Amino acid sequence: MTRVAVMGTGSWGTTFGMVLADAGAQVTMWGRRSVVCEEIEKEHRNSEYLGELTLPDAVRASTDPAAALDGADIVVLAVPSQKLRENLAHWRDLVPAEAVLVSLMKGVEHGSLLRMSEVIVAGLGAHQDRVAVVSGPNLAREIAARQPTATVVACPDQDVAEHVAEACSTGYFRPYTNHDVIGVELGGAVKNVIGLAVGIADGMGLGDNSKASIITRGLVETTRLGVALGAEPGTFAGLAGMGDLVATCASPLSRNRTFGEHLGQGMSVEEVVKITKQTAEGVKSCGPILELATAHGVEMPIVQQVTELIEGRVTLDQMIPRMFSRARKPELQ
Ligand SMILES: NC(=O)C1=CN([C@@H]2O[C@H](COP(=O)(O)OP(=O)(O)OC[C@H]3O[C@@H](n4cnc5c(N)ncnc54)[C@H](O)[C@@H]3O)[C@@H](O)[C@H]2O)C=CC1
Ligand SMILES: O=C(CO)COP(=O)(O)O
Repeated sequence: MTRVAVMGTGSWGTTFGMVLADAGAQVTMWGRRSVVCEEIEKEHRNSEYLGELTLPDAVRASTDPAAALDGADIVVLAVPSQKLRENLAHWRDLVPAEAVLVSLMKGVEHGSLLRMSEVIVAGLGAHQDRVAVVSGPNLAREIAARQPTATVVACPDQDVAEHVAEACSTGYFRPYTNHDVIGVELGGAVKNVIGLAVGIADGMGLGDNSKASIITRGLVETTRLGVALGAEPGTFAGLAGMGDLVATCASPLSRNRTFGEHLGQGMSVEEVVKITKQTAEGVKSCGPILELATAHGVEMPIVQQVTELIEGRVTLDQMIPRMFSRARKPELQ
């Protein structure tokens, strides 16, 4: 039986643990807070993140990283992106040498501008062929209800991608494999920022034409950045690109879209942070993504306006006109 450690007991880590257990794995989750781990261990629930959902018996939990990582064939990383590196430093000596490392995270690190798989390679001293990424239209609450969805497992080594895909394949969770790690990771990280923009438009009372324009042009600028960084354009038309973007921008469950909606209704960033309990990665990753784009000479006008709003350099009233009154240009450029 495959043994999996899931590091992080938030909504996606716990839900993915359920998927792995449904697919036949023995799962031990690591969490920071004993109250959450004890509830998973004794009552098979994680009520703070997943309400009344009953987790399979094969999902266990511990606050001791050594207990979770001991003998793991697969190690899944599911903490907030900006907190990954400091956690890896504690786990480095406990991760089994042959284990496959899987990132569920959708962010770009402050300062280094590294994608999460790159942080894992650097933080654990692992070869990139051991690191896979899972990303797609995967709103945790829907998957927790075992509603069907598809996803992408990306790894440079296709045998590793296939191994991870097999480990998480169920009747409701359908993984496709891909070798384009850069494209799959950027699709997930940038869609959070586009989700913020769509939420802002929603909050301002703008309609579906405005939102469709932001979504479509958002995918164009995501693809532009991805191609400049070595990704394949086709990845952005797939599940980890358009698929995830559509799910996030359409769903009231999306934390990023909801965060943006509050901003669009006139709340300040600080006010929204106070009422947001879960991770809205786009808020922290928009700056690093814009820095990456600038470093590679890539124009990302939507990411730029969202970043400037979050960082207090433009007002809500200025933001949308700035997006829509830029110099005209051919669509296919
Ligand atoms: N929730 C979702 O629907 C999906 C989330 N993701 C991605 O998965 C990643 C994790 O997100 P969620 O589980 O949804 O977040 P969450 O906000 O539900 O949970 C975050 C977890 O990390 C823990 N945590 C917070 N600060 C920490 C620290 N300094 N060190 C260690 N642990 C810490 C929290 O206690 C919590 O257990 C994010 O990158 C997110 O973008 C990807 C797909 C779907
Ligand atoms: O990544 C997600 C769905 O695939 C979840 O989006 P949010 O983090 O905006 O909730």
